Amino acid sequence: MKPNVPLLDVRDLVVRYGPVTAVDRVSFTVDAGETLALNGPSGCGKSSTVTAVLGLRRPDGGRVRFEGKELTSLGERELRPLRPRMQPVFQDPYGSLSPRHRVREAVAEPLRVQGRWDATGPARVAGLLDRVGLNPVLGDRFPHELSGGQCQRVGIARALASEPRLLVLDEPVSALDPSIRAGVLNLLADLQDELNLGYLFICHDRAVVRHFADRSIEMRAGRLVPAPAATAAPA
Ligand SMILES: Nc1ncnc2c1ncn2[C@@H]1O[C@H](COP(=O)(O)OP(=O)(O)OP(=O)(O)O)[C@@H](O)[C@H]1O
Repeated sequence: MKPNVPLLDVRDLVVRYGPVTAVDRVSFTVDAGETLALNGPSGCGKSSTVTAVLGLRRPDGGRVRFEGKELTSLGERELRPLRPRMQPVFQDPYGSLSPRHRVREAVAEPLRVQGRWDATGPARVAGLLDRVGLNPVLGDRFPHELSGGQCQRVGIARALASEPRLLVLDEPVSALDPSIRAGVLNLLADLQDELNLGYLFICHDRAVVRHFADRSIEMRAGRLVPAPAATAAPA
């Protein structure tokens, strides 16, 4: 990637559902090593923005550039190698893991799907669990045998297995007990420092945003509005 090219560059993004314009010309950037918070009330268009950013839905207008490549102009075959590099971490730690798969299988799955599973796989899975602060013996457990915080760490380990550059963190601590939120946020901060990851951080808790994000933008009814506690203007 050329220097000075943002990791993620979203410009004039439009997402419509029939007559409903859920995202209306939204623009922002996320650099490597940076956390941009996107907040706003329920229904303002955050999930629709995320879906378009992750390439899961073709936008109705505007463009999404990732590592300098315009996703909106790529076909599914060209998108496939890029997808692992932008990984979501969802709000519901249990819902984002299959209840029928042991933790170790959940973390191994991206390696298998991407054709990167080999004799080193088990050690890599153990290393990923260790990296997110989980004892690798927990790899034998099923998600329902873990706490919410442990489960969210598994979700993060699974995302890291794809060696991403960008994590789309969709309310990653909102469903967790307040006493364990700080631990997960600290883990995310450490991983960002270590791996120079860019974070698009969806969050409605202003205190968390102030503490965790480098910049924040706010959406209302599909549009970016000046955020009361804004630290920067949208790109
Ligand atoms: N599949 C869909 N079909 C029709 N309308 C939709 C669809 N998905 C979202 N919408 C509408 O688009 C708008 C934005 O929804 P979106 O889910 O993106 O907002 P959100 O900020 O993520 O909300 P929440 O925080 O509740 O998830 C809302 O008016 C919603 O009703």
